[in-house]
Amino acid sequence: MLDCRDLTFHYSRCDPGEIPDFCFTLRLAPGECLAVEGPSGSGKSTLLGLLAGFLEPGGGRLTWRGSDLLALPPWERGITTVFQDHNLFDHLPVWINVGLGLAPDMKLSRAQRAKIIAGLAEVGLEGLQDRLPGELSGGQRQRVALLRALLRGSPLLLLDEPFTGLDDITRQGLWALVRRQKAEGVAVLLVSHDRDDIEALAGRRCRLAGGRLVAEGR
Ligand SMILES: Nc1ncnc2c1ncn2[C@@H]1O[C@H](COP(=O)(O)OP(=O)(O)OP(=O)(O)O)[C@@H](O)[C@H]1O
Repeated sequence: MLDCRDLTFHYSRCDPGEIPDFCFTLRLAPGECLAVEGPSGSGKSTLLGLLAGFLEPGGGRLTWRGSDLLALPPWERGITTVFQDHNLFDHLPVWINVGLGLAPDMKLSRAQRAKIIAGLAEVGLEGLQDRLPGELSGGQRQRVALLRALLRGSPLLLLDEPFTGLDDITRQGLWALVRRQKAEGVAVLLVSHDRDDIEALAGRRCRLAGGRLVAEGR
């Protein structure tokens, strides 16, 4: 279980009252998907940054299966985040970008290479393994980033609007991949405004308001 309790954060360079002091509480079980909604500026990226370890909270608790995550740097938290800007390495071809999810030192076994090629086919990018990210469409880059994250096999996946702008067929294919992760016990936090994505994947929903997470109906 991911247990985030009263995790507080304040952007120090803001005037008092300009934006709320954030205080996040949520629980997320293995195999569960929780959707987080909220208007622009409500704190969705702040929440993801705190969970992933890119921002340091003022106080509160964050544990995964009882272990304190706040004591760990981002790369030791077992959390993979798919950001809106995809975070791909522009000078590296698609297959290496994906391979970095499997082996950060890029010492890939034959089986891992086969997994990358199969994964690319699964997300509709068959034959594009040697292209550079700059030679792909926005939606194709998005799929590379998502595939890299899914292959990493982290127990916790944070997805920031991962399916925006994709056509329905592609989206449904990616939903299937995320569902498979859930079935394997991965806990997924999905930031999305899209009703269809939420309906397809999330068992619970919550909304950001006034710097807090408010539970919503299914
Ligand atoms: N580095 C920063 N310094 C000061 N204020 C910041 C900083 N980053 C974000 N903010 C402010 O904190 C609030 C929450 O920002 P955040 O990026 O978490 O919102 P969001 O819900 O992810 O928005 P969007 O949907 O537009 O990406 C906003 O009012 C924003 O202006």
